[in-house]
Amino acid sequence: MDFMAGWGERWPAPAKLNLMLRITGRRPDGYHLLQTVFQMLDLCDWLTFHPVDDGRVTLRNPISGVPEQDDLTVRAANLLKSHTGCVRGVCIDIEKNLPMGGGLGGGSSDAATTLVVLNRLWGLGLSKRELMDLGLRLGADVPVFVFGCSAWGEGVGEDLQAITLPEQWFVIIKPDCHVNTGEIFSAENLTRNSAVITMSDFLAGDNRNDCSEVVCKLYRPVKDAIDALSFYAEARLTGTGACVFAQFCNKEDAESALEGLKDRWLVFLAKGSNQSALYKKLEQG
Ligand SMILES: C[C@](O)(CO)[C@H](O)COP(=O)(O)OP(=O)(O)OC[C@H]1O[C@@H](n2ccc(N)nc2=O)[C@H](O)[C@@H]1O
Ligand SMILES: Nc1ncnc2c1ncn2[C@@H]1O[C@H](COP(=O)(O)OP(=O)(O)OP(=O)(O)O)[C@@H](O)[C@H]1O
Repeated sequence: MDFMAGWGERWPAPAKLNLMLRITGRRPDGYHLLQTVFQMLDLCDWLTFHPVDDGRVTLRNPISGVPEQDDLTVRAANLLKSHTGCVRGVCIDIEKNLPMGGGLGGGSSDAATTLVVLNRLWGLGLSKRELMDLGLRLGADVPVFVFGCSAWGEGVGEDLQAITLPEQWFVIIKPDCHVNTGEIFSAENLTRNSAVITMSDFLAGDNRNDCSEVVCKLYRPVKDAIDALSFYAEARLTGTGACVFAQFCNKEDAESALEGLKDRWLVFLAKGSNQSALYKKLEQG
């Protein structure tokens, strides 16, 4: 076996959208119980792992505004080391494409890719379940990226079931603001008692996001982005925002919406994918 395979290669950390988000209750520790649909996208950050022999975890190019030791990739690598007793080190190169604080799960996905790939490169042998449990300690959105496919999520998002969705096109606007997830979940007038629904209810069109109203009230650019995108198709919020998205059956319609919006907004075109880009690469060997 070539035990060096994978070092120095670019590994994808894909984005997600929450196609719906219902808040159905609250746990004693304050975390909210959700029902959500995670849609994996082909839009990715890219991570490269370089072996080092001093046992340290470092970043080649720290993200502006995020201290190195707080970076979710560094925290994920250090968590793997402390959990397993592994003494090896790594230098991580992050190619950041996903907007931060956008509700696309970029930081969480970076953490998940780090857990999955270093588990392999360091030969730790942890199961997917163990990596998901470790990931949950870093953030509620990490487990789904370790799970690696579009999913129906419950609990705080860690109770996951694979879901097969039509692989449609998405136009995503990143409004010029940064929404703090904790702030939205602590808002007094947030809906916290939505009725539990089934997957069939969602597939029949029940796709609201319970955070939308609070976010639109607090962040005017999010409301403006929903209004702008609504001209082309139904526009919704992902997670706690700030990004808003609309889905299209074909690429041409998505591209024409993108054309109409790109002069005024930061816009992304993405394709939905049932299997995450990380697992597509892992399967290729
Ligand atoms: C909104 C979603 O993106 C939907 O996928 C996630 O639930 C949020 O996941 P995340 O960004 O990984 O969030 P975390 O870093 O775990 O949580 C940030 C803060 O949001 C609040 N929080 C988060 C998730 C949740 N189910 N209930 C909460 O109340 C907590 O106060 C927490 O301190
Ligand atoms: N590698 C990383 N990439 C992005 N953000 C990071 C990273 N490490 C730490 N962070 C911190 O995490 C915060 C949230 O970033 P992220 O891009 O995951 O937001 P998000 O898309 O809103 O996530 P979610 O949808 O999970 O709420 C950032 O503002 C930043 O301070």
